[in-house]
Amino acid sequence: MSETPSLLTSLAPTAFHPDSIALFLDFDGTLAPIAEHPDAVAVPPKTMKALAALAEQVPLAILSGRPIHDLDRFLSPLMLPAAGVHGLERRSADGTIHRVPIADDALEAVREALSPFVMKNPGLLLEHKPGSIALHFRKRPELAEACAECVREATAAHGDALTVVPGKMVLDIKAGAATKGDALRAFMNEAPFVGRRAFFAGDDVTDEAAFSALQASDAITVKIGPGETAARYRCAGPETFAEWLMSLARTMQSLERENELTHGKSKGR
Ligand SMILES: O=P(O)(O)OC[C@H]1O[C@H](O[C@H]2O[C@H](CO)[C@@H](O)[C@H](O)[C@H]2O)[C@H](O)[C@@H](O)[C@@H]1O
Repeated sequence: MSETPSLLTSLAPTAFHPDSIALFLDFDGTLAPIAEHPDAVAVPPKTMKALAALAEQVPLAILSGRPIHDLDRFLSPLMLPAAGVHGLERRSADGTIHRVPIADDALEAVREALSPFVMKNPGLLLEHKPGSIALHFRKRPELAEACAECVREATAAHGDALTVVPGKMVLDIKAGAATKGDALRAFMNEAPFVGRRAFFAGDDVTDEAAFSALQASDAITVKIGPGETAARYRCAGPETFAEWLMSLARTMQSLERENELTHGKSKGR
């Protein structure tokens, strides 16, 4: 299998222009380094600075397995267009909220079935999200197979009502079948994203749906960290990616200044 080319050495930030690109960024493992507990994450100050600058220059949306309200909390004071819970909810650039309708009964039954297993095994964690439950085993990696078995049993009776999405030390049990790829396509049909070249960076299995959704286009897809991927480029980790975002923001700012000098005005996104 051929090696995925490096984002840093293959694509200089100068190759991007604010008038033609749309940025889509995953959250955990891409913007926020992985932490022991879902609540313990923090977006490094330089990443926040780069995001704030880029959001002024180009259409930018977050695509995450987290609920949008969590993203807003971790990215405060920024409130960006975002897709949460792997595509189940979406906030457009104009603030409109879109939710995929879901049946909560199956999810509730799974919650009840998983709770005793989690109580019996300290270190396991059930994260409750709108339309999804995530079973985390980062603190008990030796229980990975037992968790998978428990989730298989708990979801078996619910057929297509639920989808199990494996991630980094987590099994996300989600109502319905929406994906980040669906959310990305929806953004690309709306202002201010429509007609632009998509750039999407993500680190996890769930990001592969968006990488695949973009395969047929001229999109730039970037896998953050190691692992099999359908992405076209790779970046070593969130630290390196933050540096790259910062240099992209600087490039965009200097293009904007040039534009102001030439045309005497700012685009004022
Ligand atoms: O799509 P993402 O933005 O990458 O979100 C995927 C899941 O991220 C969170 O879990 C992951 O990050 C935690 C904090 O670093 C880590 O402890 C956990 O092991 C990871 O799986 C989040 O808690 C999930 O809800 C998201 O689905």
